Amino acid sequence: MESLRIGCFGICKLPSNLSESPLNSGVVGRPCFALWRSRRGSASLLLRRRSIADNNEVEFHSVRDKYPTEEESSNLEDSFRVGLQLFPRYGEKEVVDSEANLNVCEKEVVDSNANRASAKEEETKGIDVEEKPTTRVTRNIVFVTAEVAPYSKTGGLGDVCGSLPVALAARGHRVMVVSPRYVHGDPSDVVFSGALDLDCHIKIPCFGGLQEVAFFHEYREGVDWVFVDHPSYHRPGNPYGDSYGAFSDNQFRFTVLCHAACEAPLVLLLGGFTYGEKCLFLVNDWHAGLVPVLLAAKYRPHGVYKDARSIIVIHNLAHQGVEPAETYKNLGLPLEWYGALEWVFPTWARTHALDTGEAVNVLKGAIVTSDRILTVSQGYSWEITTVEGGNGLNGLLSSRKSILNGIVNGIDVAEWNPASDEHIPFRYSIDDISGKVQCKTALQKELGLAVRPDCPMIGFIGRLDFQKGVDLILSAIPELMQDDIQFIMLGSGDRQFENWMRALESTYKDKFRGWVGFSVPVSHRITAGCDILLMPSRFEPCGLNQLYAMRYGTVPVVHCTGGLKDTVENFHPYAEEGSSQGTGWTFSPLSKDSMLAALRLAVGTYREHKSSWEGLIKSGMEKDYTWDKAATKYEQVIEWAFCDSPYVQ
Ligand SMILES: Nc1ncnc2c1ncn2[C@@H]1O[C@H](COP(=O)(O)OP(=O)(O)O[C@H]2O[C@H](CO)[C@@H](O)[C@H](O)[C@H]2O)[C@@H](O)[C@H]1O
Repeated sequence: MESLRIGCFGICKLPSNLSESPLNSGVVGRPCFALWRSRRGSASLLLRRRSIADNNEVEFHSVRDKYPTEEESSNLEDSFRVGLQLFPRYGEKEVVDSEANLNVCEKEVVDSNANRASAKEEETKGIDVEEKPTTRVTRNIVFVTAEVAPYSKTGGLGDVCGSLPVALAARGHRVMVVSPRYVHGDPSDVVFSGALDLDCHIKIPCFGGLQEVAFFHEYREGVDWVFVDHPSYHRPGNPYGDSYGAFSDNQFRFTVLCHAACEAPLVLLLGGFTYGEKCLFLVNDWHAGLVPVLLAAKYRPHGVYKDARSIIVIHNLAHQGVEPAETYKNLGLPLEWYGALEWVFPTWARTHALDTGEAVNVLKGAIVTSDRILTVSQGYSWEITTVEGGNGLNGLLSSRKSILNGIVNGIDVAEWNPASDEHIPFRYSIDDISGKVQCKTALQKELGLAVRPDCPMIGFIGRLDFQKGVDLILSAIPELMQDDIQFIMLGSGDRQFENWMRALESTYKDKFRGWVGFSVPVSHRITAGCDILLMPSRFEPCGLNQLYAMRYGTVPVVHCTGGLKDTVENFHPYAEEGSSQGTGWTFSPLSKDSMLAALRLAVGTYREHKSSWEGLIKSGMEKDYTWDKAATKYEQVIEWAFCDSPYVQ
């Protein structure tokens, strides 16, 4: 390691092989190291002083253009330390024989590093920790996310960030979730009524000024739910856009979120104590992707967060937070860190001859600065290292393959429980499934379809997006409508797909319903009432609807990709009595014909092989979808993050 004074009181340790480091690899052209050195002399510096005793007030002092002396530096470092050590440290409380277990953990890390040749094998071996379900070490964990159920949800990210923290807190960790406080000025704002103003205002230096944010807080189910309040989160629409499309200031809104999330563990007194510096940031998707970059570029050079670690969790690689290169200066990062976010589009993706393709890519920044990388299934963790699934980041992700793992999501089994679900008209369970057919006939009545308990009913729920293969469904509908089936789609998103759904409904009045909108109760009723759930996703990092479906005795028919492949076992009609006969159908390739063939096989089995169908339903309902299993694996990865020194120091 080479130590560099980077024009301030912080020493930044750089890997000696920096020129080959992922900071400058991938499609990035300009070497970061050169940039670093050339801009060293002109780098300006933001001095911060923090006083926790002083009512948590955080003061931001002026930008300095001369470097502090050695003495100033050490005084400043001391002032950070004194402030933060006023409170007992929470983390690292050993619950059971931690020393022995950490040795095991270190050994596993060595094992996994030694086996880089076979990533898949390594991942399976690496996180197969089912035999050690107890928590070894409690940690301070900080989730950063753009959405979190039930406060804000547009899809699976909200579900995961609403339930995984609860599972980790139940295992003894101290868990905080930081997300924006989206206020719409309508009755839906009631979801935030339990979150109270902490009376802690800070000013965030970005976008050419100081952005003042406040923090709201609710303690529920063992988790500190922290909401960042800023006027840019107060508008109608969902977290990312409204009926006119995506908000044009999303880069600003999520930059503010990331800065605020980095300050939260230092400045918020929750239950009398701050979380402090020794915490683990679990940052979700590009919206939170600046957090690991800020830790490395803004905090560690000043001696703060040296003991923290970060894990980027990729729920969807298709969205990377790419904006024009000129916007870099707005992000509140030192200029010399440009290389971490630098992104150059390949020639074919440029719009005109003078387009240099230069951009900043926030997710790329997270990938090159996080201590570990996680995706939401093992299948997807491999797919993103391939040209087909890597969205241009495959080279970079492959270079960090040894710290890349996949953990299949769990589900909130209390919310998604057919035996107690308040959104469905009849309850049922694996022991008495009779309520399912009653849910089906109730749904047929609700939708104005013929009430026919014996008619196979196929459902689709999801964002109307290219990812979800909605175009494939719509192109197959005319053929499918020739069969004796009923089909219901619930979704919102792409305007064109919404209009197609409406048009199909008027063409096939007696068989097809297209429900345009976002409704959690309706999604529960469709999941319970349908016999088959169709998911022809082009790619699917994990997928939650197939898990909900199986828990509700609804048989999934899915494209064999990513998390769908990992979670749906293909039906095996000739399985021996008692052996696994599968939980649904996986089809491949992704084409209208193979999708129709799988659907027709499913419908044929439903009609003609009742006992096989019952077996399918039961094996789906029997599976363990609880978060606890996944939380154990998260713990393992978190321990690995702390076994190594920070990736960027
Ligand atoms: N119109 C509507 N009305 C009501 N509810 C609706 C709805 N449209 C979608 N939903 C709900 O939103 C969630 C969608 O979850 P998914 O995992 O299928 O997808 P998403 O692509 O958003 O998430 C990304 O992140 C998750 C979490 O990691 C990954 O599982 C996934 O593969 C990845 O693409 C489900 O709870 C679903 O019921």
